[in-house]
Amino acid sequence: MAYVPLNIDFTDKQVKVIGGGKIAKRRVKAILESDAVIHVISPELTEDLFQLYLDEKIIWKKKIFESSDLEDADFIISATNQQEVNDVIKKSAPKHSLINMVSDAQVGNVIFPGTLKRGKLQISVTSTGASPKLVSNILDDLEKQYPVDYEEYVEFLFESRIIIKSLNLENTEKNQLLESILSDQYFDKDEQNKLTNWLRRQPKKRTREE
Ligand SMILES: C[C@@]1(CC(=O)O)C2=NC(=C\c3[nH]c(c(CCC(=O)O)c3CC(=O)O)Cc3[nH]c(c(CC(=O)O)c3CCC(=O)O)/C=C3\N/C(=C\2)[C@@H](CCC(=O)O)[C@]3(C)CC(=O)O)/[C@H]1CCC(=O)O
Ligand SMILES: NC(=O)c1ccc[n+]([C@@H]2O[C@H](COP(=O)([O-])OP(=O)(O)OC[C@H]3O[C@@H](n4cnc5c(N)ncnc54)[C@H](O)[C@@H]3O)[C@@H](O)[C@H]2O)c1
Repeated sequence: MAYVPLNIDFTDKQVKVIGGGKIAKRRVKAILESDAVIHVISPELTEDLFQLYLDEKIIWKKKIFESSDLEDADFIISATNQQEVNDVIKKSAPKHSLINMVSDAQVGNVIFPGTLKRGKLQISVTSTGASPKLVSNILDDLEKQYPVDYEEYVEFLFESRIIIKSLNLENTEKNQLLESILSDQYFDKDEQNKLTNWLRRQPKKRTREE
């Protein structure tokens, strides 16, 4: 089986998480970053999940899993600690559905990668289930390579790109500018400000109404 990496916005999607333990908590926290409707089906919840329930961030169905729980699901996460239950979840899932099996990459059709986040920059790593520990080690290395202040730098790149796209320049010149802002000198906040101020003073491309 081949897996295609994608970045998904879950807003308004119906997500059904079966199990309320440690791994379910990790998946819920990841998905909560977009505005999904998250149902957790489990007789018990970890403390963090229970707090999310009290804060009305998730819907808790306090019960053991039944096939009917998967009705209307856009995305299913099978996160119980009972292999037989995970097997039933897999069998009950509608054929078209997306399903993440936390206990076995090859059984589901969605795998969660490990992700390093630096604002708009997200680096996701997967071993397709071969070695989650290797993924952890690679993320540790990436953390050193892309320190926390990368978030600001990526924000600078984002804002500069918007201005550059609006300038009255040929595409080749725009590409040259987009390349030049990747220079190490722009890790420095003063240099960033100097450049964005200069970019803001450049002539804009004309719109049709002008
Ligand atoms: C990347 C990360 C993201 C996350 O979970 O958020 C992640 N596992 C992480 C860590 C980790 N997991 C485990 C260990 C202990 C060492 C070991 O067992 O090797 C460690 C290491 C540690 O903790 O350092 C145990 C484990 N994991 C899985 C199984 C079942 C199996 O064997 O397949 C077992 C055995 C369970 C048991 O024995 O009961 C399965 C999966 N783990 C996945 C993701 C998916 C495949 C990802 C890929 O290969 O790319 C998949 C298929 C689940 C899925 O897709 O949902 C996260 C690192 C995040 C970070 O460091 O920031
Ligand atoms: N992806 C990973 O990184 C990773 C890491 C460790 C373990 N795992 C796998 O994930 C599984 C879950 O691990 P965990 O640490 O979250 O376990 P856990 O024991 O913390 O949680 C299991 C949850 O499943 C619920 N549950 C059990 N039977 C149920 C049923 N019939 N219906 C509904 N809910 C039910 C329990 O109430 C509990 O809330 C493990 O069995 C293991 O295979 C994956």
